[in-house]
Amino acid sequence: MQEKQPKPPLLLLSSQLSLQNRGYEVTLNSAFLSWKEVETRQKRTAANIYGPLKAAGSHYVPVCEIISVQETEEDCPSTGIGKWQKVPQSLAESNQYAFTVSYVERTQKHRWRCSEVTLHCTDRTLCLQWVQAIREQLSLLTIRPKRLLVYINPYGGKHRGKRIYEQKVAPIFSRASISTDVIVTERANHARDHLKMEADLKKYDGVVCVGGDGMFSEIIHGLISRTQCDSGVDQNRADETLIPCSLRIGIIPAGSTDCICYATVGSNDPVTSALHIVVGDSQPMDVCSIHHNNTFLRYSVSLLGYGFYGDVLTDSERKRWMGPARYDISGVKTFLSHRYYEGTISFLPADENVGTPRDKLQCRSGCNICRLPSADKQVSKDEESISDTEKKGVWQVIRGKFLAINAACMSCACPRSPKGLSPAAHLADGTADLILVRKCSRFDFLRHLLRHTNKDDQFDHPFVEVYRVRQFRFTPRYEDTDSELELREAEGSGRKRFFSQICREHPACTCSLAHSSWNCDGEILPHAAIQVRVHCQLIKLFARGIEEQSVFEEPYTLSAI
Ligand SMILES: Nc1ncnc2c1ncn2[C@@H]1O[C@H](COP(=O)(O)OP(=O)(O)OP(=O)(O)O)[C@@H](O)[C@H]1O
Ligand SMILES: CCCCCCCCCCCCC/C=C/[C@@H](O)[C@H](CO)NC(=O)CCCCC
Ligand SMILES: [Ca+2]
Repeated sequence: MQEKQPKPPLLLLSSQLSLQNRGYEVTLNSAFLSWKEVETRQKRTAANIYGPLKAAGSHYVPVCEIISVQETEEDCPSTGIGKWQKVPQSLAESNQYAFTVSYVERTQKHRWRCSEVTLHCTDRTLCLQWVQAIREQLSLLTIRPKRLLVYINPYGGKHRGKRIYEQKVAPIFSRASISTDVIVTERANHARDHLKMEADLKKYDGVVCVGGDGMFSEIIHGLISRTQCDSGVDQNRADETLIPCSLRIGIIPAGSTDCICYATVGSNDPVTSALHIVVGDSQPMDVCSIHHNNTFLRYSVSLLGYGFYGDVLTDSERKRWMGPARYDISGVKTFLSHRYYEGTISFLPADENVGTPRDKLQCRSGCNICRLPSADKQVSKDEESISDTEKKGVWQVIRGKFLAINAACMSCACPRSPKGLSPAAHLADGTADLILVRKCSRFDFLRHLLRHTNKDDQFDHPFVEVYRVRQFRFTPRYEDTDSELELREAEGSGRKRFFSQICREHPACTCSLAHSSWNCDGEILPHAAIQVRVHCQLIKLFARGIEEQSVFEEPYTLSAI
C-alpha cells in the first residue's frame, strides 16, 4: 500500500523586502515564514561568480511559533526586545513602511526567547498585506489561549513572583494580545478556594500559576475539586474515576524547587514558560489521589515521599524565612539524623508495555509511551471500577525498615537534581515509580543521594528497589494514633517536637518518632497510613514535555520543510 504523502504547505505571499538595508526574499506559506538574503551581482566574489545564486542567511520560523506581528514606526525595534535602531536614511526613503514579527527562538538549556525581525516594504499596501496575511494565519491557531486567569504567590521562593510576572511575563502576554485577570494571593489557599468556589471558569482558556510547586498544588486542588464537584463525583471515594480538567494550567516558576515546571519544560525560566503558554502548548499529566480510610487527603503530581523527604520538609517548614536554602540545611540535618521507619508497602504493578523505571529512554516531547493506548489508560477511559481492575493485577507486598519511600508520578527533575528522582518516569502514562530505600549505612545512603546530582544510576544499589505502579498503600508498623497525628500536624505548622529526646532512647515505642510524614509536592501530609492511586492524564499544562536537544541545536533545514 502506498503511504499517504503529507500535503505541501500552501504558498500565501512572497515579496522582496529589505532587512537592515539588504534585499531579502520573504515568503509566507501555511507552515512557515521564511526570509533569505538575495545576493546581488556586486556582492558576488570572484570565487563564486560562476556558481548558483546562493541564498545566504536563510531563516525559517514555523507559523505556530510566531508570537505576533505589527506595523512598525520608522524608529523601530530591530532584534531582541528593547533594542532600538534608527532606520538608515536611504532605506527610510525607499522602504519607509515596515512590519515587525516576534517569534520564538530557542537558546541553550531548553530556554526560549522572544526574537524579532523588522522587514521593510516600499509601499504601505504591501506592508499591510503582510501584516494581515500573518495575522490571518495566527487566527487559525485556535489552540492558543486568549483569556487567562493568573494567580501570583508573592511569597514563594525568593519573594519575586510579582516582579517576575510584571517585568517578564505580562509584556509577552500583552504582545500576544492575551487578556488577563490577575489575583495576587493574600493568604495560603486563597487561589485554591477561589478556583474551587468562586472563579467564573467559563470566561477563561487557562489558569496561570506564578509560584513554586506548593502554589501549583493549590491550583490543581482548586481545579480538580471544582471539576469533580461540577460533575457530581465524590472525591472521598478512592475508587472513583475522576473527570479530567478541561482548563490548561501554565506555570511561571517563582518558587524554591520548581520541579513541575522544570520536568515539563526542561528549564525554570519564566520567559520560556510564558512563551509555551502563548503558543498554546498542551501536555497532559498524571495525578495521584491520596486517601486515608476512605477520606480524601490530597493530590500529588511530583514527589510523594515518606521518611527522608518527609522529614526534610517538616524541618524546612520551620526555616521558611531562609528561602530556597532551607532545603539544603534541612537536607543535611535530616541526613545526619539517619532515621528509618518500619512498615508495609503493597502495590499494584503497571503493565509491562509502559516500560520500567530502569529504562534508559526518558519521557520527552511527543513521548510514545504516554501516547500509547495502554491497558492502564483504558481503565480510566472505560470507567471501570477499581475492584475490576484490581482483579487483573496481582498486588505485591513488601515489609521492612526504610530510610525513604518515594513515589514519583514524573521524573521530578529540578535544578538540584537535573535528571530527577526517577529519570525514566513518564508525565502521562498513568503510572508512578515507587522507590524503596531500605535501611543502610549513612555512607551508602549518601552515595545514593549524591547520585541524584550526577549521571550515575541511583537505583543501582542493593538497598534500593524501584517499581512502576498504578496504586499503592503504606501501613506503618505501629498504629498511627489521633494524638500522634495531631502532634505531626502541629509540627507541620512549625511547633516543636516535645518527645523527640525520650523517643530516641526508645526506638520501638509508638510515639511520634515511629512515624514520618509524607512530603506531598512540598506540602506536609501528617498521616502515615495512606492509599494512593494514579489517575492518567487528569490535568493538562501549557507545556510540551522536554524537547529533544536536537530541536535546539539544528536550525530548520530546507529538507525538513
Ligand atoms: N499570599 C500568601 N501568603 C502566604 N502563603 C501563601 C500565599 N499564597 C500562597 N501561599 C502558600 O505558599 C506556599 C509556598 O509557595 P510556593 O510553592 O509558591 O513557593 P516555595 O515553597 O518557595 O517553592 P517550591 O514549592 O517550589 O519549593 C504554598 O503552600 C502556598 O499555599
Ligand atoms: C545530604 C545531601 C543531600 C543531597 C540530596 C540531593 C537529592 C535531590 C533530589 C531532589 C528531588 C526533588 C523532588 C521534588 C520535590 C518537590 O515536590 C518539593 C516541593 O517543591 N521539594 C522538596 O520537597 C525539596 C526537597 C529537597 C531535598 C534536599
Ligand atoms: Ca506518570
